[in-house]
Amino acid sequence: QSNQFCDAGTGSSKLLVKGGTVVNAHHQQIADVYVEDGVIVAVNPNIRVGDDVTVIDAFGKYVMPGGIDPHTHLELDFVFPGTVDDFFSGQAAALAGGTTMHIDFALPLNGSLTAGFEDYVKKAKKSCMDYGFHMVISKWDETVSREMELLVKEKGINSFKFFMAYKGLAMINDELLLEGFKKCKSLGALAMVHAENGDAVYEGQEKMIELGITGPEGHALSRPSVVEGEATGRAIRLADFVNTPLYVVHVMSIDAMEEIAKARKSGQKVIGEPIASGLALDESWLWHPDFEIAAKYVTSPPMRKRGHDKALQAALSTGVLQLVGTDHCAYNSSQKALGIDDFRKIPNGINGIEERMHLVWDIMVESGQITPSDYVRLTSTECARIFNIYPKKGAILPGSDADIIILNPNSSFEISAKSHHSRMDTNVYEGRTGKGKIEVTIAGGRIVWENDELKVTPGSGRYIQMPPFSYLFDGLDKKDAIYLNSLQAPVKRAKVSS
Ligand SMILES: NC(=O)NCCC(=O)O
Ligand SMILES: [Zn+2]
Ligand SMILES: [Zn+2]
Repeated sequence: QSNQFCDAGTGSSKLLVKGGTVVNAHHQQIADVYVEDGVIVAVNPNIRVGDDVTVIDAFGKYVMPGGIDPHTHLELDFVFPGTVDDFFSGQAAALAGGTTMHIDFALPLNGSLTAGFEDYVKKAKKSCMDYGFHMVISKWDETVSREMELLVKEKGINSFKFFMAYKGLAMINDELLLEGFKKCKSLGALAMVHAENGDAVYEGQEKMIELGITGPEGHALSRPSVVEGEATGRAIRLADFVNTPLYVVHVMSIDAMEEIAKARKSGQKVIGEPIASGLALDESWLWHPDFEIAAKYVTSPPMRKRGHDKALQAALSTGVLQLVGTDHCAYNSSQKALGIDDFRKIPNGINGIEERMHLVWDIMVESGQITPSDYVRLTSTECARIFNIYPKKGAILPGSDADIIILNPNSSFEISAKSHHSRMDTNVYEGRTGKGKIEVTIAGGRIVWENDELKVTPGSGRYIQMPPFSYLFDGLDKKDAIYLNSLQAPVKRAKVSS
Protein backbone atom coordinates (compact mmCIF):
# COMPACT_ATOMS: atom_id res chain seq x y z
CA GLN A 1 0.00 0.00 0.00
CA SER A 2 1.21 3.50 -0.79
CA ASN A 3 -0.46 5.12 2.23
CA GLN A 4 1.58 8.06 3.45
CA PHE A 5 1.53 9.23 7.05
CA CYS A 6 3.91 11.99 8.05
CA ASP A 7 3.92 12.32 11.78
CA ALA A 8 3.88 16.01 12.44
CA GLY A 9 3.98 19.16 10.35
CA THR A 10 1.38 21.34 11.94
CA GLY A 11 2.73 24.35 10.00
CA SER A 12 2.01 27.98 10.67
CA SER A 13 -0.82 28.89 13.04
CA LYS A 14 -1.78 31.66 10.60
CA LEU A 15 -3.25 30.71 7.23
CA LEU A 16 -4.80 32.55 4.34
CA VAL A 17 -6.87 30.57 1.85
CA LYS A 18 -6.81 32.87 -1.15
CA GLY A 19 -9.23 33.56 -3.98
CA GLY A 20 -11.52 30.54 -3.82
CA THR A 21 -15.30 30.34 -3.98
CA VAL A 22 -16.27 30.17 -0.33
CA VAL A 23 -19.40 28.06 0.03
CA ASN A 24 -21.70 28.01 3.03
CA ALA A 25 -25.07 26.30 3.23
CA HIS A 26 -26.87 29.59 2.69
CA HIS A 27 -24.53 31.53 0.40
CA GLN A 28 -21.41 31.47 -1.76
CA GLN A 29 -18.93 34.21 -2.63
CA ILE A 30 -15.41 34.63 -3.97
CA ALA A 31 -13.34 35.55 -0.92
CA ASP A 32 -10.23 34.91 1.12
CA VAL A 33 -10.40 33.08 4.44
CA TYR A 34 -8.01 34.14 7.17
CA VAL A 35 -7.29 31.72 10.02
CA GLU A 36 -5.44 32.25 13.28
CA ASP A 37 -4.87 29.67 16.02
CA GLY A 38 -7.41 27.20 14.69
CA VAL A 39 -10.25 29.69 14.27
CA ILE A 40 -11.56 31.56 11.21
CA VAL A 41 -10.97 35.25 11.81
CA ALA A 42 -12.16 36.85 8.57
CA VAL A 43 -13.92 35.96 5.32
CA ASN A 44 -13.51 38.83 2.86
CA PRO A 45 -12.21 39.57 -0.62
CA ASN A 46 -8.56 40.70 -0.85
CA ILE A 47 -7.35 40.18 2.72
CA ARG A 48 -3.76 41.43 3.10
CA VAL A 49 -1.40 39.57 5.41
CA GLY A 50 2.22 39.63 6.55
CA ASP A 51 5.07 37.26 5.70
CA ASP A 52 4.40 35.09 8.72
CA VAL A 53 1.19 33.77 7.17
CA THR A 54 1.04 30.59 5.06
CA VAL A 55 -0.92 31.37 1.90
CA ILE A 56 -2.87 28.61 0.11
CA ASP A 57 -3.98 29.30 -3.44
CA ALA A 58 -7.64 28.37 -4.03
CA PHE A 59 -8.35 30.21 -7.30
CA GLY A 60 -10.94 28.35 -9.38
CA LYS A 61 -11.69 25.99 -6.49
CA TYR A 62 -14.37 25.61 -3.83
CA VAL A 63 -13.53 26.42 -0.21
CA MET A 64 -16.04 24.67 2.05
CA PRO A 65 -16.53 23.56 5.64
CA GLY A 66 -14.90 20.22 6.39
CA GLY A 67 -17.29 17.30 6.33
CA ILE A 68 -18.94 16.03 9.48
CA ASP A 69 -19.77 12.34 9.43
CA PRO A 70 -22.68 11.72 11.81
CA HIS A 71 -22.38 7.93 11.77
CA THR A 72 -19.16 5.96 12.32
CA HIS A 73 -17.96 2.92 14.26
CA LEU A 74 -14.25 3.16 15.02
CA GLU A 75 -12.69 0.54 17.29
CA LEU A 76 -16.04 -1.22 17.55
CA ASP A 77 -16.37 -4.32 19.70
CA PHE A 78 -20.01 -5.17 19.31
CA VAL A 79 -21.92 -8.02 17.63
CA PHE A 80 -18.88 -8.68 15.41
CA PRO A 81 -15.82 -7.58 17.41
CA GLY A 82 -12.62 -6.03 16.19
CA THR A 83 -13.09 -3.40 13.47
CA VAL A 84 -9.70 -2.64 11.95
CA ASP A 85 -9.90 1.16 12.04
CA ASP A 86 -9.24 2.81 15.37
CA PHE A 87 -9.62 6.47 16.27
CA PHE A 88 -6.30 7.27 14.59
CA SER A 89 -6.45 5.30 11.34
CA GLY A 90 -10.13 5.95 10.76
CA GLN A 91 -9.74 9.65 11.34
CA ALA A 92 -6.60 9.87 9.19
CA ALA A 93 -8.62 8.28 6.39
CA ALA A 94 -11.43 10.75 7.04
CA LEU A 95 -9.08 13.73 6.80
CA ALA A 96 -7.63 12.46 3.51
CA GLY A 97 -11.20 12.50 2.20
CA GLY A 98 -12.19 15.94 3.51
CA THR A 99 -14.04 14.97 6.69
CA THR A 100 -12.84 16.94 9.72
CA MET A 101 -15.21 15.74 12.43
CA HIS A 102 -17.22 12.58 13.09
CA ILE A 103 -19.69 11.38 15.68
CA ASP A 104 -19.09 7.82 16.78
CA PHE A 105 -21.45 5.48 18.59
CA ALA A 106 -20.15 4.82 22.11
CA LEU A 107 -21.41 1.58 23.66
CA PRO A 108 -22.20 0.80 27.27
CA LEU A 109 -19.52 -1.23 29.04
CA ASN A 110 -20.82 -4.11 31.18
CA GLY A 111 -24.22 -2.43 31.07
CA SER A 112 -22.94 0.94 32.29
CA LEU A 113 -23.25 4.05 30.13
CA THR A 114 -20.70 6.04 32.09
CA ALA A 115 -18.16 3.20 31.97
CA GLY A 116 -18.85 2.95 28.23
CA PHE A 117 -18.30 6.66 27.81
CA GLU A 118 -14.99 6.52 29.71
CA ASP A 119 -13.94 3.54 27.60
CA TYR A 120 -14.52 5.57 24.43
CA VAL A 121 -12.73 8.60 25.88
CA LYS A 122 -9.70 6.31 26.30
CA LYS A 123 -10.01 4.85 22.80
CA ALA A 124 -10.21 8.36 21.34
CA LYS A 125 -7.02 9.63 23.01
CA LYS A 126 -5.09 8.97 19.80
CA SER A 127 -7.48 11.11 17.76
CA CYS A 128 -6.10 13.34 15.03
CA MET A 129 -9.37 15.15 14.35
CA ASP A 130 -12.35 16.42 16.30
CA TYR A 131 -15.06 13.98 17.32
CA GLY A 132 -18.20 13.59 19.39
CA PHE A 133 -20.20 10.64 20.68
CA HIS A 134 -23.73 9.33 20.54
CA MET A 135 -24.50 6.72 23.23
CA VAL A 136 -26.24 3.39 22.57
CA ILE A 137 -29.07 2.30 24.91
CA SER A 138 -29.57 -1.46 25.02
CA LYS A 139 -31.56 -2.00 28.23
CA TRP A 140 -33.76 -0.02 30.58
CA ASP A 141 -33.70 0.59 34.33
CA GLU A 142 -33.35 3.46 36.78
CA THR A 143 -29.54 3.42 36.51
CA VAL A 144 -29.66 3.79 32.72
CA SER A 145 -32.12 6.65 33.10
CA ARG A 146 -29.84 8.41 35.64
CA GLU A 147 -26.74 7.81 33.53
CA MET A 148 -28.44 9.31 30.47
CA GLU A 149 -29.03 12.45 32.49
CA LEU A 150 -25.43 12.58 33.64
CA LEU A 151 -24.09 12.12 30.10
CA VAL A 152 -26.24 14.97 28.80
CA LYS A 153 -25.68 17.35 31.69
CA GLU A 154 -22.01 16.71 32.34
CA LYS A 155 -20.40 14.90 29.41
CA GLY A 156 -21.54 16.64 26.26
CA ILE A 157 -23.71 13.88 24.81
CA ASN A 158 -27.00 14.93 23.22
CA SER A 159 -28.15 11.83 21.33
CA PHE A 160 -29.00 8.22 22.17
CA LYS A 161 -29.38 5.35 19.74
CA PHE A 162 -31.79 2.43 20.02
CA PHE A 163 -31.32 -0.75 17.99
CA MET A 164 -34.59 -2.26 16.77
CA ALA A 165 -32.57 -5.13 15.24
CA TYR A 166 -29.77 -7.49 16.40
CA LYS A 167 -32.13 -9.77 18.33
CA GLY A 168 -30.62 -11.19 21.51
CA LEU A 169 -27.75 -8.70 21.42
CA ALA A 170 -28.73 -5.05 21.48
CA MET A 171 -32.30 -5.18 20.24
CA ILE A 172 -34.85 -3.37 22.38
CA ASN A 173 -38.62 -3.72 22.43
CA ASP A 174 -41.32 -1.07 22.09
CA GLU A 175 -41.69 -0.65 25.85
CA LEU A 176 -38.03 0.29 26.15
CA LEU A 177 -38.24 2.47 23.07
CA LEU A 178 -41.06 4.44 24.70
CA GLU A 179 -39.19 4.81 27.99
CA GLY A 180 -36.07 5.89 26.10
CA PHE A 181 -37.94 8.38 23.93
CA LYS A 182 -39.58 9.96 26.98
CA LYS A 183 -36.23 10.30 28.72
CA CYS A 184 -34.60 11.76 25.60
CA LYS A 185 -37.38 14.31 25.34
CA SER A 186 -37.03 15.40 28.97
CA LEU A 187 -33.29 15.89 28.51
CA GLY A 188 -33.46 17.64 25.12
CA ALA A 189 -31.49 14.74 23.64
CA LEU A 190 -32.15 13.35 20.18
CA ALA A 191 -33.47 9.78 19.92
CA MET A 192 -31.91 7.80 17.09
CA VAL A 193 -32.98 4.41 15.75
CA HIS A 194 -31.47 1.59 13.73
CA ALA A 195 -34.81 0.70 12.19
CA GLU A 196 -35.22 -2.93 11.18
CA ASN A 197 -37.73 -5.32 12.70
CA GLY A 198 -35.30 -7.64 14.53
CA ASP A 199 -37.85 -10.44 15.01
CA ALA A 200 -38.63 -10.46 11.29
CA VAL A 201 -34.91 -10.41 10.45
CA TYR A 202 -34.35 -13.43 12.71
CA GLU A 203 -37.26 -15.25 11.07
CA GLY A 204 -35.91 -14.37 7.61
CA GLN A 205 -32.44 -15.64 8.48
CA GLU A 206 -33.80 -18.98 9.75
CA LYS A 207 -35.81 -19.33 6.54
CA MET A 208 -32.78 -18.74 4.31
CA ILE A 209 -30.69 -21.29 6.20
CA GLU A 210 -33.54 -23.86 5.95
CA LEU A 211 -33.63 -23.23 2.20
CA GLY A 212 -29.88 -23.82 2.02
CA ILE A 213 -29.09 -20.20 1.11
CA THR A 214 -25.95 -19.67 3.16
CA GLY A 215 -24.01 -17.18 1.00
CA PRO A 216 -23.89 -13.35 1.25
CA GLU A 217 -27.03 -13.03 -0.90
CA GLY A 218 -28.88 -14.61 2.05
CA HIS A 219 -28.13 -11.41 3.97
CA ALA A 220 -30.22 -9.31 1.56
CA LEU A 221 -32.92 -11.94 1.14
CA SER A 222 -33.42 -12.38 4.89
CA ARG A 223 -34.02 -8.69 5.68
CA PRO A 224 -35.97 -7.14 2.77
CA SER A 225 -36.91 -3.48 2.69
CA VAL A 226 -40.35 -4.20 4.18
CA VAL A 227 -38.73 -4.95 7.59
CA GLU A 228 -36.88 -1.63 7.41
CA GLY A 229 -40.05 0.22 6.43
CA GLU A 230 -42.06 -1.39 9.23
CA ALA A 231 -39.55 -0.48 11.95
CA THR A 232 -39.07 3.03 10.59
CA GLY A 233 -42.83 3.61 10.58
CA ARG A 234 -43.19 2.16 14.09
CA ALA A 235 -40.38 4.29 15.53
CA ILE A 236 -41.85 7.37 13.87
CA ARG A 237 -45.31 6.72 15.32
CA LEU A 238 -43.93 6.09 18.80
CA ALA A 239 -41.89 9.29 18.61
CA ASP A 240 -45.05 11.11 17.54
CA PHE A 241 -46.94 9.57 20.48
CA VAL A 242 -44.26 10.90 22.85
CA ASN A 243 -43.90 14.12 20.82
CA THR A 244 -40.12 13.99 20.56
CA PRO A 245 -37.85 14.43 17.52
CA LEU A 246 -36.47 11.31 15.89
CA TYR A 247 -33.35 10.62 13.82
CA VAL A 248 -33.40 7.52 11.59
CA VAL A 249 -29.86 6.29 10.87
CA HIS A 250 -28.77 4.59 7.66
CA VAL A 251 -31.95 4.92 5.61
CA MET A 252 -31.39 2.34 2.87
CA SER A 253 -34.76 1.87 1.20
CA ILE A 254 -37.67 3.60 -0.46
CA ASP A 255 -39.90 1.99 2.16
CA ALA A 256 -38.13 3.75 5.04
CA MET A 257 -37.71 6.99 3.12
CA GLU A 258 -41.42 7.15 2.35
CA GLU A 259 -42.29 6.73 6.04
CA ILE A 260 -40.04 9.70 6.79
CA ALA A 261 -41.53 11.74 3.93
CA LYS A 262 -45.07 11.08 5.21
CA ALA A 263 -44.19 12.06 8.78
CA ARG A 264 -42.38 15.23 7.74
CA LYS A 265 -45.29 16.21 5.53
CA SER A 266 -47.58 16.00 8.54
CA GLY A 267 -45.24 18.29 10.49
CA GLN A 268 -43.38 15.71 12.59
CA LYS A 269 -39.71 16.36 13.37
CA VAL A 270 -38.03 13.37 11.76
CA ILE A 271 -34.51 13.39 10.37
CA GLY A 272 -33.46 10.81 7.78
CA GLU A 273 -29.81 9.93 7.24
CA PRO A 274 -28.92 7.97 4.13
CA ILE A 275 -25.33 6.75 3.94
CA ALA A 276 -22.86 6.99 1.08
CA SER A 277 -23.18 3.30 0.19
CA GLY A 278 -26.96 3.55 -0.10
CA LEU A 279 -26.55 6.34 -2.64
CA ALA A 280 -23.74 4.74 -4.61
CA LEU A 281 -24.21 0.96 -4.56
CA ASP A 282 -26.89 -1.71 -4.90
CA GLU A 283 -27.44 -5.25 -3.68
CA SER A 284 -26.23 -7.01 -6.85
CA TRP A 285 -22.75 -7.21 -5.30
CA LEU A 286 -24.07 -9.69 -2.75
CA TRP A 287 -24.67 -12.17 -5.60
CA HIS A 288 -21.05 -11.91 -6.82
CA PRO A 289 -19.67 -15.43 -7.41
CA ASP A 290 -16.46 -14.62 -5.51
CA PHE A 291 -17.30 -14.88 -1.78
CA GLU A 292 -14.54 -12.45 -0.81
CA ILE A 293 -16.01 -9.75 -3.03
CA ALA A 294 -19.63 -10.42 -2.11
CA ALA A 295 -18.89 -10.46 1.63
CA LYS A 296 -17.39 -6.95 1.48
CA TYR A 297 -20.90 -5.60 0.84
CA VAL A 298 -22.59 -7.16 3.86
CA THR A 299 -23.91 -4.35 6.04
CA SER A 300 -27.21 -3.75 7.85
CA PRO A 301 -29.72 -2.73 6.68
CA PRO A 302 -28.55 -4.29 3.41
CA MET A 303 -28.04 -2.55 0.12
CA ARG A 304 -31.18 -2.64 -1.97
CA LYS A 305 -32.14 -3.27 -5.57
CA ARG A 306 -31.17 -0.65 -8.13
CA GLY A 307 -33.73 2.15 -7.96
CA HIS A 308 -33.57 2.61 -4.20
CA ASP A 309 -30.24 4.43 -4.66
CA LYS A 310 -31.77 6.91 -7.12
CA ALA A 311 -34.84 7.42 -4.92
CA LEU A 312 -32.63 8.21 -1.91
CA GLN A 313 -30.65 10.70 -4.03
CA ALA A 314 -33.88 12.39 -5.10
CA ALA A 315 -35.09 12.49 -1.50
CA LEU A 316 -31.86 14.22 -0.49
CA SER A 317 -32.15 16.78 -3.24
CA THR A 318 -35.77 17.61 -2.33
CA GLY A 319 -35.21 17.86 1.43
CA VAL A 320 -37.05 14.67 2.43
CA LEU A 321 -33.69 13.40 3.78
CA GLN A 322 -31.36 15.86 5.46
CA LEU A 323 -27.75 14.71 5.73
CA VAL A 324 -25.38 11.93 4.64
CA GLY A 325 -23.39 9.62 6.90
CA THR A 326 -21.27 6.55 6.22
CA ASP A 327 -21.76 3.90 8.93
CA HIS A 328 -18.01 3.33 8.46
CA CYS A 329 -17.39 -0.02 10.15
CA ALA A 330 -14.25 -1.62 8.76
CA TYR A 331 -13.49 -5.36 8.67
CA ASN A 332 -10.76 -7.15 6.75
CA SER A 333 -11.38 -10.06 4.36
CA SER A 334 -10.11 -12.57 6.92
CA GLN A 335 -12.80 -11.37 9.34
CA LYS A 336 -15.49 -11.45 6.65
CA ALA A 337 -14.38 -15.04 5.90
CA LEU A 338 -15.79 -16.12 9.28
CA GLY A 339 -19.11 -16.35 7.45
CA ILE A 340 -17.94 -18.42 4.50
CA ASP A 341 -20.50 -21.15 5.34
CA ASP A 342 -23.16 -18.97 6.96
CA PHE A 343 -23.95 -15.36 5.99
CA ARG A 344 -25.14 -14.68 9.56
CA LYS A 345 -21.51 -14.91 10.70
CA ILE A 346 -20.14 -12.38 8.18
CA PRO A 347 -19.23 -9.25 10.17
CA ASN A 348 -21.63 -6.49 9.12
CA GLY A 349 -19.95 -3.32 7.97
CA ILE A 350 -18.49 -1.33 5.10
CA ASN A 351 -16.08 1.55 4.63
CA GLY A 352 -16.97 5.12 3.68
CA ILE A 353 -15.40 7.64 6.07
CA GLU A 354 -12.74 8.54 3.48
CA GLU A 355 -14.97 8.29 0.40
CA ARG A 356 -18.19 10.06 1.45
CA MET A 357 -17.25 13.63 0.50
CA HIS A 358 -16.01 12.64 -2.96
CA LEU A 359 -18.96 10.35 -3.64
CA VAL A 360 -21.59 12.87 -2.60
CA TRP A 361 -19.97 15.56 -4.77
CA ASP A 362 -19.76 13.26 -7.77
CA ILE A 363 -23.18 11.63 -7.41
CA MET A 364 -25.16 14.68 -6.35
CA VAL A 365 -23.40 17.85 -7.54
CA GLU A 366 -21.78 16.64 -10.75
CA SER A 367 -25.11 15.10 -11.80
CA GLY A 368 -26.82 18.47 -11.28
CA GLN A 369 -29.12 17.20 -8.52
CA ILE A 370 -27.85 19.68 -5.93
CA THR A 371 -25.76 22.88 -5.77
CA PRO A 372 -22.44 23.31 -3.95
CA SER A 373 -24.37 25.09 -1.16
CA ASP A 374 -26.69 22.08 -0.82
CA TYR A 375 -23.59 19.88 -0.73
CA VAL A 376 -22.23 21.84 2.24
CA ARG A 377 -25.59 21.53 3.99
CA LEU A 378 -25.87 17.76 3.45
CA THR A 379 -22.28 16.89 4.33
CA SER A 380 -21.61 19.33 7.16
CA THR A 381 -23.95 22.16 8.17
CA GLU A 382 -27.10 20.19 8.83
CA CYS A 383 -25.20 17.73 10.99
CA ALA A 384 -23.78 20.64 13.00
CA ARG A 385 -27.27 22.09 13.42
CA ILE A 386 -28.91 18.81 14.40
CA PHE A 387 -26.25 18.09 17.01
CA ASN A 388 -26.22 21.71 18.19
CA ILE A 389 -22.66 22.70 17.40
CA TYR A 390 -23.39 25.18 14.61
CA PRO A 391 -21.76 27.61 13.74
CA LYS A 392 -18.64 26.44 15.62
CA LYS A 393 -18.74 23.60 13.10
CA GLY A 394 -20.35 23.40 9.67
CA ALA A 395 -19.60 26.94 8.50
CA ILE A 396 -16.92 29.19 7.06
CA LEU A 397 -17.69 32.21 9.20
CA PRO A 398 -15.63 34.41 11.53
CA GLY A 399 -15.49 32.57 14.86
CA SER A 400 -16.03 29.09 13.37
CA ASP A 401 -13.40 26.39 13.85
CA ALA A 402 -10.95 26.38 10.96
CA ASP A 403 -12.09 23.05 9.51
CA ILE A 404 -11.87 23.73 5.79
CA ILE A 405 -11.58 21.80 2.55
CA ILE A 406 -10.51 22.93 -0.89
CA LEU A 407 -12.17 21.00 -3.69
CA ASN A 408 -11.01 21.25 -7.28
CA PRO A 409 -14.05 20.64 -9.50
CA ASN A 410 -11.86 20.10 -12.56
CA SER A 411 -9.77 17.34 -11.05
CA SER A 412 -10.84 13.75 -10.48
CA PHE A 413 -10.54 11.09 -7.80
CA GLU A 414 -9.97 7.36 -7.92
CA ILE A 415 -10.73 4.97 -5.08
CA SER A 416 -8.67 1.88 -4.33
CA ALA A 417 -7.59 -0.18 -1.34
CA LYS A 418 -4.04 0.28 -2.68
CA SER A 419 -4.13 4.01 -1.99
CA HIS A 420 -6.78 4.55 0.68
CA HIS A 421 -5.79 5.38 4.26
CA SER A 422 -8.07 3.02 6.16
CA ARG A 423 -6.48 -0.17 7.51
CA MET A 424 -9.01 -2.22 5.57
CA ASP A 425 -7.53 -4.55 2.97
CA THR A 426 -10.47 -4.03 0.61
CA ASN A 427 -12.71 -1.17 -0.45
CA VAL A 428 -16.37 -1.43 -1.48
CA TYR A 429 -15.76 1.36 -4.04
CA GLU A 430 -12.68 -0.30 -5.57
CA GLY A 431 -11.85 1.24 -8.96
CA ARG A 432 -14.50 3.93 -8.79
CA THR A 433 -13.54 7.27 -10.34
CA GLY A 434 -15.36 10.56 -10.35
CA LYS A 435 -15.06 14.32 -10.72
CA GLY A 436 -14.13 16.75 -7.98
CA LYS A 437 -11.03 16.19 -5.88
CA ILE A 438 -10.43 17.37 -2.34
CA GLU A 439 -6.92 18.71 -2.66
CA VAL A 440 -6.49 20.29 0.77
CA THR A 441 -7.95 19.56 4.20
CA ILE A 442 -7.41 21.96 7.07
CA ALA A 443 -8.46 20.68 10.49
CA GLY A 444 -8.34 22.90 13.55
CA GLY A 445 -6.29 25.41 11.55
CA ARG A 446 -3.63 22.88 10.49
CA ILE A 447 -3.03 21.68 6.95
CA VAL A 448 -3.42 17.93 7.35
CA TRP A 449 -3.90 16.87 3.71
CA GLU A 450 -2.10 18.45 0.76
CA ASN A 451 -0.37 17.10 -2.36
CA ASP A 452 -1.84 13.66 -1.62
CA GLU A 453 0.06 13.57 1.63
CA LEU A 454 -1.27 13.29 5.17
CA LYS A 455 0.30 15.18 8.06
CA VAL A 456 -1.53 13.97 11.11
CA THR A 457 -0.62 13.89 14.77
CA PRO A 458 -2.14 11.45 17.28
CA GLY A 459 -3.68 13.37 20.15
CA SER A 460 -4.39 16.55 18.18
CA GLY A 461 -8.13 15.81 17.85
CA ARG A 462 -10.49 17.27 20.44
CA TYR A 463 -13.67 15.93 22.01
CA ILE A 464 -16.51 18.26 21.01
CA GLN A 465 -19.23 18.54 23.64
CA MET A 466 -22.69 18.79 22.13
CA PRO A 467 -25.30 20.67 24.16
CA PRO A 468 -28.94 19.50 24.43
CA PHE A 469 -32.07 21.17 23.03
CA SER A 470 -31.13 21.71 19.40
CA TYR A 471 -33.51 23.54 17.06
CA LEU A 472 -35.46 20.29 16.68
CA PHE A 473 -36.89 20.84 20.16
CA ASP A 474 -38.26 24.31 19.38
CA GLY A 475 -42.03 24.38 19.72
CA LEU A 476 -42.45 20.92 21.27
CA ASP A 477 -43.67 22.39 24.58
CA LYS A 478 -46.36 24.37 22.74
CA LYS A 479 -47.59 21.20 21.05
CA ASP A 480 -47.64 19.45 24.44
CA ALA A 481 -49.58 22.31 26.01
CA ILE A 482 -52.18 22.27 23.23
CA TYR A 483 -52.58 18.53 23.67
CA LEU A 484 -52.96 18.83 27.46
CA ASN A 485 -55.48 21.63 27.07
CA SER A 486 -57.52 19.51 24.72
CA LEU A 487 -57.71 16.79 27.39
CA GLN A 488 -59.12 19.18 29.96
CA ALA A 489 -62.22 20.06 27.95
CA PRO A 490 -65.06 18.54 30.01
CA VAL A 491 -67.08 15.80 28.39
CA LYS A 492 -70.82 16.49 28.76
CA ARG A 493 -72.74 13.26 29.17
CA ALA A 494 -76.50 13.00 29.60
CA LYS A 495 -77.51 11.50 32.92
CA VAL A 496 -79.09 8.11 32.49
CA SER A 497 -81.34 6.98 35.34
CA SER A 498 -80.99 3.38 36.37
N1 LIG B 1 -24.28 -1.25 9.88
C1 LIG B 1 -23.67 -2.35 10.22
O1 LIG B 1 -23.88 -3.34 9.55
N2 LIG B 1 -22.82 -2.41 11.26
C2 LIG B 1 -22.59 -1.39 12.19
C3 LIG B 1 -23.60 -1.34 13.28
C4 LIG B 1 -24.87 -0.68 12.81
O2 LIG B 1 -24.89 0.51 12.54
O3 LIG B 1 -25.89 -1.35 12.71
ZN1 LIG C 1 -27.20 0.29 12.53
ZN1 LIG D 1 -23.99 2.11 12.29
